[in-house]
Amino acid sequence: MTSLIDPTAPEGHRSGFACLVGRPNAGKSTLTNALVGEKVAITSSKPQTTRHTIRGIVHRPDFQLVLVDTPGLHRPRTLLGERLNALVAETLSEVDVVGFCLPADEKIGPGDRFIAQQLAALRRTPVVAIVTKTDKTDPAQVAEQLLAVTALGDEVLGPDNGGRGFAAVVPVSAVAGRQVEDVERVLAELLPEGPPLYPDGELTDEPEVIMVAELIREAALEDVRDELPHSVAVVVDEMNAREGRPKDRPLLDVYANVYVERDSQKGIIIGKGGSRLRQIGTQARQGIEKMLGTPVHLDLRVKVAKDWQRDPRHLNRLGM
Ligand SMILES: Nc1nc2c(ncn2[C@@H]2O[C@H](COP(=O)(O)OP(=O)(O)OP(=O)(O)O)[C@@H](O)[C@H]2O)c(=O)[nH]1
Repeated sequence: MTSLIDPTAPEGHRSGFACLVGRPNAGKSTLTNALVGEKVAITSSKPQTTRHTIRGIVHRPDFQLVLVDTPGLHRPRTLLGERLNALVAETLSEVDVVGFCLPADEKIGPGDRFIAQQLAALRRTPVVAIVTKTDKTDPAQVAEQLLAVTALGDEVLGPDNGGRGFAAVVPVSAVAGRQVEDVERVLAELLPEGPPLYPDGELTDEPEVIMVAELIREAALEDVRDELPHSVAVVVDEMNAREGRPKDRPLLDVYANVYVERDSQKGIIIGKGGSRLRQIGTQARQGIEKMLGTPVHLDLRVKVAKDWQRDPRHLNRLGM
């Protein structure tokens, strides 16, 4: 990725891209938010919310860290899974440092090992292991996890795999706000020297429409994710300021389609007499209003796109 030359950047200034990886629910989005200090990536209590690469920027006097949040890295099961993993691989090859998130309160499993093996193939990019959610367990278990994670790094990223192990192993609790600055500093130290890549104050370069679509998708999946694991996609068709409104009372019209794979799923989204869809609309609208700081009229339609997960034409239309 190219940088803008800023002759005013202080000497020793560092800048670059970092990417947080880890299995679903490892705490990547929450940590991104804690680092960036504003709700940029969308979190949820259920796995695999993040489908788009969302960047947040940590800007300090001596460094600029651009965070790229990736979807959960997992073994491909469907075409969608393969695309997600290809997206992850592409992102990883372009960053300066990778943060590998592993929850403190869960034993290292095959999923973590699988990701570690993918990271071993990166060779040149340093990998920092981040032990997340330390508030969920006691210090002894955190210490044990730090040792286990270090051992995993030495084994998988050891002499036979590029021979570097993890560049560092850091504990953090994004929720309790503990050691977030340590993570920030460790990642920043591994960035190359260079001027800021983005102007000051710019927190995310994710287009607003994608963030709006994510908010709607998050609302649509609330409480039904087990029933509709990967079957919901949202496309925003139009987003326009309503004409003829007084200056002090603007209104943003948002037209969006919620795509599901089957009629039965359409029923789940719409609910009895449309009750769930109304609820989704209200929750999403409030989220969008909060994010954009303007009143919103949200028009939601539910449509069936048969087997969209497996059909490349649909995936392309949905921007996947
Ligand atoms: N107690 C505690 N919970 C956390 C912490 N970080 C994340 N969580 C919770 O863990 C769950 C998953 O967090 P996310 O940040 O969405 O995880 P993710 O890795 O981005 O998940 P995917 O998008 O599915 O890949 C959410 O319910 C979070 O609230 C933490 O530091 N402490």
